[in-house]
Amino acid sequence: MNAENVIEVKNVKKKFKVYFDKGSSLKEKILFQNRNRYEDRFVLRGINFNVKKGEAIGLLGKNGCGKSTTLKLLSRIMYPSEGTINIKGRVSSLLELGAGFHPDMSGRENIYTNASIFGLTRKEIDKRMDDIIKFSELEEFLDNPVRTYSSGMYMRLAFSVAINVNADVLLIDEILAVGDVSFQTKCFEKLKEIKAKGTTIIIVSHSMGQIEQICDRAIWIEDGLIKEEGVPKFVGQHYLVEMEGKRLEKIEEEFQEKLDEQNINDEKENIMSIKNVRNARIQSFCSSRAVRTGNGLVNFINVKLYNKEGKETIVFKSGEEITVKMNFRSNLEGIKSNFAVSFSRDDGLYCYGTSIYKELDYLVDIDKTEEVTMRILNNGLLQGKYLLNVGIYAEDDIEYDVIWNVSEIQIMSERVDEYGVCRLEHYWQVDELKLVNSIEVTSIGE
Ligand SMILES: Nc1ncnc2c1ncn2[C@@H]1O[C@H](COP(=O)(O)OP(=O)(O)OP(=O)(O)O)[C@@H](O)[C@H]1O
Repeated sequence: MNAENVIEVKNVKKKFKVYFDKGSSLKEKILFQNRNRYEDRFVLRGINFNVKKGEAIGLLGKNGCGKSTTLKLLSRIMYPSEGTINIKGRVSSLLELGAGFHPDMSGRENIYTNASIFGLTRKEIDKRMDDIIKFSELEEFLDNPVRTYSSGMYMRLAFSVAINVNADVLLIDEILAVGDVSFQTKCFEKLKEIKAKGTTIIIVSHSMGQIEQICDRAIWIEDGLIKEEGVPKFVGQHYLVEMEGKRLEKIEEEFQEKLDEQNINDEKENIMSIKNVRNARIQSFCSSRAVRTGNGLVNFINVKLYNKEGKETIVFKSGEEITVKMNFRSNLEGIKSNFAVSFSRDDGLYCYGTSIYKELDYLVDIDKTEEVTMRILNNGLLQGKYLLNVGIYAEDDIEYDVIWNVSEIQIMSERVDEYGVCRLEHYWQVDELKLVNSIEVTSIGE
């Protein structure tokens, strides 16, 4: 083992046996008793990392990627299927809430059993008892059985023991989340303190804030392998961007499925009367949050969004082109109308709005027009969820048809260095001071 390392994880793989269903009723169990089939599922597929003394490492990754399994392997609750793990010194851990506690024993008795699991003798525990109790702030509950404790109280007790056993390596799994705000802050301060004293810490957390606060390095696990390792702020940003990308991919998939369904329904409707088609379509293109007002003399019959490639979608990149196509029908002849389009953020903040009349002093002759299109060449919206609003108005501003929230759109961005609602096109300029005087002074001195 390299002298400066406290932990060395080499090509560690971990597989679990996953049994196929044997049936739940007695009949099924008898019928399928030979069905003792299982498959080996690799949760970790070969991970390698080293940790130096006093380093704090944050493990991150989506649910089920193998973070807790890694901690359990480090704490020797389980063993790798392949590969090796070497750890120097005493390991203390806070893995599952209440693990290592006996529910019928008092808090005080549990301190003895729990601390002895971490290798302390009774004498050593007696010496630290006051510190453990003081840190947990559970003085008045200490002689009650721990089954009467809340999850936060469990955590207080477990944390107080784990940090008072003079461990060289401390492993913490997503447990600090159940503490109240003041105790969480106290725990973080304590972690920083014991880290400064040279304890090595490995922490699993879904809170990037927690990882950035105390970790020197983050390790992102995906599909049982290390995807990225490095400065917590950057690894965290890449991880969050990828998670958001996956969420939006799913939204886009669901939208396309809904579109296919809608097309099938539209085909069926084509054999119905034209009036019915109109009524059905009026409802189907609006989001579930749509709010519609107006006298209905002219009505939208479809509002669709397209990307630059001409694909109908609701997911766009920040800065990408967005095309809004509006179809309508009039119940009267000879009507001229104004068309308005606007965007609000999901929380209701109005972002941008305009109309063809205000911008071009032009009214659309409804009898002669089939479709009105607005092309946004460069949407300046930052990452987030936005709502599209559309309206058809008479020349005197009377509302024919106004639909707020007609579509919900998602804007995605890989940039994490901008804040607010929209991008303001800009550039930076830095003019350096001309240090003429100081040069002159130097030359006089010479
Ligand atoms: N004893 C076990 N037997 C079978 N499968 C297991 C066992 N322990 C864990 N797994 C599986 O291993 C995978 C990784 O689990 P693990 O608890 O390490 O994930 P995690 O990254 O900590 O997830 P989370 O963020 O949800 O806590 C999961 O698919 C889980 O179902």
